[in-house]
Amino acid sequence: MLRRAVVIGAGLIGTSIALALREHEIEVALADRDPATLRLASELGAGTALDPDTAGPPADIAVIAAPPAVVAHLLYDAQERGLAHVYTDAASVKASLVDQASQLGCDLTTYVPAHPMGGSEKHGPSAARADLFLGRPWAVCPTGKAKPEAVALVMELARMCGADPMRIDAHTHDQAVALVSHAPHVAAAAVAARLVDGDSETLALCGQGVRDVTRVAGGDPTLWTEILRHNPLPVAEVLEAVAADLAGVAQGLRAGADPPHPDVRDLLERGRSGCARLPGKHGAHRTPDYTVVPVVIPDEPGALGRLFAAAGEAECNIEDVQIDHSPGRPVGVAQLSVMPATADVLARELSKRGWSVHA
Ligand SMILES: NC(=O)c1ccc[n+]([C@@H]2O[C@H](COP(=O)([O-])OP(=O)(O)OC[C@H]3O[C@@H](n4cnc5c(N)ncnc54)[C@H](O)[C@@H]3O)[C@@H](O)[C@H]2O)c1
Ligand SMILES: O=C(O)C(=O)C[C@]1(C(=O)O)C=C[C@@H](O)C=C1
Repeated sequence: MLRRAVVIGAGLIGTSIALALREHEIEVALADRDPATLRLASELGAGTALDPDTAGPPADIAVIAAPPAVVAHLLYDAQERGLAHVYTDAASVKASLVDQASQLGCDLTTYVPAHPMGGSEKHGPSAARADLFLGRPWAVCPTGKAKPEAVALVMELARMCGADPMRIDAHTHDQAVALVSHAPHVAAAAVAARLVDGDSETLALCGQGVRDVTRVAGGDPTLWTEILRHNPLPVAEVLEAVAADLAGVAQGLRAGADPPHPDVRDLLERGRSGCARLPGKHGAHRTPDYTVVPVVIPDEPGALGRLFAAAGEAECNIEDVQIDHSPGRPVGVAQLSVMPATADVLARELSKRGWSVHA
């Protein structure tokens, strides 16, 4: 049974885990080296600050959600202090952390390394959300020494966060995430880095495609350098294959043949096949939970405030908002994300009040 948890590292992932646990009324104590982060996470309802002097009896589980470089040290400290009966972490790499924990003399019987496959390009508690892991895989990578009840508790933690726990060994995990997370991140950064040279007129032309391909490149370079440092060879192998594919297409295009060299179409065909292999289930829960209601707004002070006030009068809660600007035009489009049952009411009520709704 999971009743009390400690979360060490109250950033995006730690606070999201804590918020998900709070929804199950689990008591959560939070720790972070940054007092402002800790205060914000507490104010968001993720839990109360762990009192270093009166930690009380051990919690059922301690989750270390700090950057990979400090995970093993934090684990060692937490075990020394007897903070919990079971320990897990959330780091994006596993094998090197297990080695480090073992070298430091951590107790591997109560430590179950893990990695939730939900996240974002943002960081810190302000970007945290209780549903961050909904429908996502959660890799659980016990060593041979882990107690079965410790493994079972980490599986339960993942389920409580709405994720699907997936048992996998640490090395296999690192190979897998090189392909499905780490190399894609570097590839996105490589595409996004080209934009640094684009002038503002060029960038004004960007549509959704480039935003989709580059979203994750907005991630924290310090965190990602650490992740890559802990998984160098598997990532390098995937990147070399990507680079070879890109070089093949560039050469095919330079040859100037009409139709282009078959390598060009071949990569596009393989890319499409790769896309089709992505499991639809994982991650598919989050966005469709909301219906997007697009509303045209004038690009002037107070317009967004008036729109929100109108939604409030209609008693419709806006879950999220994104604003698309039309470059050089005095209007934009506010994409209001609402619960599906609310969308029709919101569209009707906003239209009645004179807003141009494009549902
Ligand atoms: N960002 C993602 O999408 C994502 C997804 C899954 C897993 N992860 C992993 O989760 C972990 C946390 O990432 P994040 O995105 O939440 O980063 P974050 O920067 O939002 O949060 C990390 C937090 O750890 C704290 N911290 C750092 N050193 C500490 C220490 N010595 N003691 C206590 N607190 C300390 C920081 O102050 C910060 O608040 C990383 O290991 C990362 O690999 C990230
Ligand atoms: O940005 C997102 O949507 C993510 O889920 C981020 C993502 C990923 O590549 O899938 C990034 C790193 C993590 O270790 C886990 C998740």
